[in-house]
Amino acid sequence: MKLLEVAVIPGDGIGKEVVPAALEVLNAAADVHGGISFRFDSFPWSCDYYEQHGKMMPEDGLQTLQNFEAVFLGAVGDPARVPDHVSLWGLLIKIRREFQQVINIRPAKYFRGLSSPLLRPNDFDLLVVRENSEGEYSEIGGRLHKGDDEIAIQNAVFTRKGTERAMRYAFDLARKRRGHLTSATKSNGIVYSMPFWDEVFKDVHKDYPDVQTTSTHIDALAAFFVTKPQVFDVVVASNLFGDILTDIGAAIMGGIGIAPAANINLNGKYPSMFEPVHGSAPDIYGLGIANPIGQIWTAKMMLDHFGYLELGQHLLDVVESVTYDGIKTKDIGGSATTREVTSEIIRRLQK
Ligand SMILES: NC(=O)C1=CN([C@@H]2O[C@H](COP(=O)(O)OP(=O)(O)OC[C@H]3O[C@@H](n4cnc5c(N)ncnc54)[C@H](O)[C@@H]3O)[C@@H](O)[C@H]2O)C=CC1
Ligand SMILES: CC(=O)C(=O)O
Ligand SMILES: [K+]
Ligand SMILES: [Mn+2]
Repeated sequence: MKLLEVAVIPGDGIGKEVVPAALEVLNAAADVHGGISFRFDSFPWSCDYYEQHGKMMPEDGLQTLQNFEAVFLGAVGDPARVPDHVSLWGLLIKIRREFQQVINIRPAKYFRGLSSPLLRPNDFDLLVVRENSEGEYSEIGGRLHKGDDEIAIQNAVFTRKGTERAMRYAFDLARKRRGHLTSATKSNGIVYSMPFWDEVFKDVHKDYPDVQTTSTHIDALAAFFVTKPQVFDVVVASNLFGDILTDIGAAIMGGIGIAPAANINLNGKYPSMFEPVHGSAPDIYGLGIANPIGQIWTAKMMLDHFGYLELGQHLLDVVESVTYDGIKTKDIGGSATTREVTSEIIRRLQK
């Protein structure tokens, strides 16, 4: 029996509702598999924790997490109580950075049983590789003066190492999928970093002559995600572009509540972290109607990461069958609760 030790951080808002749902599903999946079991250690690090301790996690929080094989996280943020740049940078982005989770992979695909806002959604199945350690999300800059003369400067940082790393990861994935990679650029407007991004993309492509590529400006690309998502296989994007594109990817599936994500540590020195695309949804927290699918599909990505590809695929097929049969939460057109969707997924998984 293989024991998988996972650190769990439900975080804020609906993270506290969808994470327990996904853990139940993971336990059911482990039973179905027969050869694995999970040990979940839960940490209450969140905006509640911040109000009591003045920080989002204890000083030795990262050391604690380092002993686990993966981190399973819900969402961070409760903007009515703690400013987002304090809560996200104190927990979520801190873990991503310190654990060198330099890549964020976020799939989007046509999901049976969901009514996509696209009129006739073709059978799209794409995956965004988001650079997760630098780019537009960089702590370089500052604020100066007050009042009318106030200035804020925010620098975007693109290193050859970080850029190339994300691109190689994306080319490798494209090779394992349908052999096509799109690069999200904006070299017509952003004069230093994006021409550099394009150059690195061309350089790396030389090592992957079998992969077909396209470079598309982010504005047009955003529109194409809506008008013709079926043409995309793998898309590689900088930190901010990837963040925005993957909310669009979620929207064209039918809703942000189902979109999964994985923050990948490539060098094996630290655990990877699995957390869905959506945030803490304070507007629906406590109502019992949060869609658990994003978190459960994220659990499937964690199973893939552990090497249980078949079990992961089975879980996703089960989730899709439940959606297809109309057992859905309100955000995607149904009337079921978080509990009802979770129970039905577990029941079918056990069959
Ligand atoms: N990775 C993370 O932990 C992220 C955290 N956040 C944080 O979350 C808080 C809220 O941010 P928002 O911009 O409102 O984004 P959000 O993703 O929390 O919510 C956007 C909209 O989608 C809906 N929604 C999201 N997940 C859902 C689910 N599972 N089921 C049903 N409906 C769902 C919400 O009700 C809301 O109307 C902020 O503090 C923000 O910083 C936002 C995005 C990512
Ligand atoms: C913070 C955020 O929106 C994200 O990482 O997706
Ligand atoms: K999240
Ligand atoms: Mn986001």
